[in-house]
Amino acid sequence: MRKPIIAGNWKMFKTVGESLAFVSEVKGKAEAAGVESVICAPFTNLPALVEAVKGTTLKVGAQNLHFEDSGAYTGEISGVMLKDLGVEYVIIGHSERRAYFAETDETVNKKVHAAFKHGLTPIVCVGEKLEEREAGQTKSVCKVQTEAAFAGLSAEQAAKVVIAYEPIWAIGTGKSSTAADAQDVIGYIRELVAGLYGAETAAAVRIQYGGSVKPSNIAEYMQQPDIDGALVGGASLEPASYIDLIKGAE
Ligand SMILES: O=C(CO)COP(=O)(O)O
Repeated sequence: MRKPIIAGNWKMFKTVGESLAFVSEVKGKAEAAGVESVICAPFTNLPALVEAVKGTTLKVGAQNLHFEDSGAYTGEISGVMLKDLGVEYVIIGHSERRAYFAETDETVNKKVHAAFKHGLTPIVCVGEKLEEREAGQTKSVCKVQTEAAFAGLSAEQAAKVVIAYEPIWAIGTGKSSTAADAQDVIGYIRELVAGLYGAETAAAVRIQYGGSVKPSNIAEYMQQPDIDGALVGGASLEPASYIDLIKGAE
């Protein structure tokens, strides 16, 4: 059985103080039996968050990493550094990073390998733009991105990847994909993994939906057979909403 995973992607929001206030609000409340709850915060908040979530069921993730362990890469953070802090998850290849920071399928793949090298669980984002959707290219875009992200991974590693299917037109727009549409694409992504690694690995991989997920629609997604959780932006920022998302995923 796949354990559902709800991950908040805080993007470039919250100071250290705001992060700590959030944790003290949700502590003991953002818990649902059998649901993994993760907060992916800005780098600056990670040390304080890792400390603050000790003794709770909350887990902490970063939103990016560099694929090298160290080097002359001004402004970058490596997997070594994240592991050293006690971070457990890392978002890789979010569409905002692909669009604004020149992330490519190749760098995404290198980063996935770097995450595994340092014992971090990658949350790999894939998803189509509006014009690609309208051109009927949703599945072909997801195929290219998914297969590139998984290149060179062992079956054992592949089974641990969390994939987030985030149609770009649904991010921050309030226009969420219907649960049936999300299921259709996510079921297809699971078939792709089966094609690469076989049925057992495909059955183990967790695939989230992301894009305007809210407490009011989380249950519809969770009812779909292939959707194992959500990667949530805006609705993960407020304690009450985050708690409701976790409860709604149960
Ligand atoms: O990009 C997202 C999560 O990574 C989705 O953002 P919203 O939930 O704000 O649409």
